[in-house]
Amino acid sequence: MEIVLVAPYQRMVRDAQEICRMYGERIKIVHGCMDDGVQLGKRAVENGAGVIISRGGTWVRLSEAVSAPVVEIAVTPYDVLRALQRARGMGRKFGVAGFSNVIASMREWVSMLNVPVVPIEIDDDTEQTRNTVLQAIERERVDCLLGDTTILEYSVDFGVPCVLIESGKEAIWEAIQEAKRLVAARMVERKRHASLHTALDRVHQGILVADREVVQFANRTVLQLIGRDACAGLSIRDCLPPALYEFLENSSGRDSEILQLGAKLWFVERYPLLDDGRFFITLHLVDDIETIERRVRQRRAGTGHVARYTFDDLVGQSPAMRFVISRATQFAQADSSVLIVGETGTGKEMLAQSIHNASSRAQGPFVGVNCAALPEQLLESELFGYEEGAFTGAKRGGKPGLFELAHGGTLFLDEIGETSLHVQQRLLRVLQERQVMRIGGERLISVDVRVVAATNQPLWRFVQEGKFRKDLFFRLDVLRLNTIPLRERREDIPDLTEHMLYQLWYQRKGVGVRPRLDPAIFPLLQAYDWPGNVRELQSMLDYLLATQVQGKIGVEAIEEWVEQKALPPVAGTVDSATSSEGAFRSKLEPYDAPDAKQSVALAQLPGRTMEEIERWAIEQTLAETSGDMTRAAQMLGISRTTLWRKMKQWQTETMA
Ligand SMILES: Nc1ncnc2c1ncn2[C@@H]1O[C@H](COP(=O)(O)OP(=O)(O)OP(=O)(O)O)[C@@H](O)[C@H]1O
Repeated sequence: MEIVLVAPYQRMVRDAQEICRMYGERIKIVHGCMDDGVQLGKRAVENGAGVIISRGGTWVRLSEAVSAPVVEIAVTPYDVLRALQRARGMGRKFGVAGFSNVIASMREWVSMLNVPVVPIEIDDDTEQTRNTVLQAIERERVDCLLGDTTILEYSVDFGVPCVLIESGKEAIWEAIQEAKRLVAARMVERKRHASLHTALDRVHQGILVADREVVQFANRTVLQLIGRDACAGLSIRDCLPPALYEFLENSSGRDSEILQLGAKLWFVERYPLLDDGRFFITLHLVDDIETIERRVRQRRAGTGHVARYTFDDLVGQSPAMRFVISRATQFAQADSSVLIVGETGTGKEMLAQSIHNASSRAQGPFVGVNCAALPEQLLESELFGYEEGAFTGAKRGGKPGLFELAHGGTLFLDEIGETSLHVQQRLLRVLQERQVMRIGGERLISVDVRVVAATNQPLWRFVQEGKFRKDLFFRLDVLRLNTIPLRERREDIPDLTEHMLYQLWYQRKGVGVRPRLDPAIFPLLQAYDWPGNVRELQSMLDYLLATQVQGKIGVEAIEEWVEQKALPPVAGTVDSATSSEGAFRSKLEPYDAPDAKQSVALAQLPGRTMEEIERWAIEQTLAETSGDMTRAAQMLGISRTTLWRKMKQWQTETMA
């Protein structure tokens, strides 16, 4: 930042140059008095000068004319004394004309001199100055005048000799030091300003400062929005989009509005800056706010609701499986509700997650809930959330429901057929209104959620029996996906077995030798009906992995699993040949027909229905695990939910 000294008289130019030489100061020195000096100063500032130095009337005019700070070379008592020295012999009574700052200090020391000196205070008005000086000359009988270049300019009019008060080198040096201090301060200020500007330019939000009519500052986001490189100094009416200008015109104080500006929606807020009519506005993209809101909702819930699976994770090359995947891929592109229907363990949740990950909501949350796993009231508060004090035990501050957490993403409602009519009614309302009201709350919260529901129940029969709301059924059953039981795609069993065995082994951190499967087991596995579908296959492999010792899984291992799993004979009614163990064995006859459905018939046990045997086995297993449902479900190769549902069904039957 350059310092420019505008010297009103030639001698000052020389003195300043000498100071610079002596002290190694690097400033620019120009000669210019009054209007000429002002022109030179203005040009210097335009060319980047940071501080100007000058003196007397030139200093006064420069201070008013340029935007940069102007340092004054103060007139010191020494300067006046030196001028008096030079004027000796030119008069008997001396008038010293100067601005108020010079005259005020002079009054204190002038009485100490034994020379008659009259201080004459002048101001910037030239005509006024002339009159003041002329009157003083006449009134005080002054016969010699001392002053700055302004006085010298009119010396002819005054009719007395005039002597210039020149500045001493100390005063010039002092002014240069002051100018340097100012430059340093301005540099710091400029840096601070630059980093502030950079920060304001880097934020995604738009920021604009204006007075009532003119823009003072706009950051990059605003400039991009209005398609300009700069807009400071322009009228807000001319450069802002009409909708934004209208909002500013009609608002005062603090105000906010959602506006369509260009192709996007913006949340605009207006704030007063000071009390002088200036204000600033901030503009947030509504899309960004929604993303942040989603993250906050997730953070509050303390869970990362993410879908792990994609279509690539689904194993199975059978035409049936390929058809399901291609349908699901199509459904992913739509945004309507999906209803996945299929037996337990057929990959319904995997499909739901894959649909989410292939949809436009992939960046949003995937929130899953098993409707059968929670009692009605708990499910209700999980789904819709609650406000503080909604019920005894409600958390302080309330809790957002899963609908809120799934905002912008997908909500997976597993076992939808298990929901009560009351929850169904609330679900329907949310799906219709796209708004949710927390339990005990009064405000409606907008939610943008895609629902994927799943069931292994005959949902339509439930509708006919009045157990499931028809209107909700049709809301959910927009895009229907039927999963295929394993027994209807037996050709997938080898691939699935290999894949899942490797996965399980890998999950156990690859402990021991990676087990190999004897291909001879596949026909056996394909002969079995797999009521628990892929999950049952998975738990068999889990068992085999835990028990295998030689690194190779063959027919004997499968037979051992069958024995472990086999149901004991039902006392008194079923002979050993037709025991359930026998039934499993009979089902494990090698499978070689390509059309599995025709070739494998369900083994029927005489005397007892499958359901009765199943119930007996479940009760036995539960007794064995002392009521531990998770372990019992694992041992039986069914999901915990299926186990829970069956128990609930029997309980209801018993009560009836
Ligand atoms: N095609 C498949 N490829 C690989 N793994 C699968 C496949 N289908 C299912 N699985 C696995 O089987 C298990 C059960 O799958 P999932 O939970 O998706 O079934 P579901 O139909 O939702 O079961 P439920 O009705 O009991 O909740 C999971 O561990 C899943 O990884």
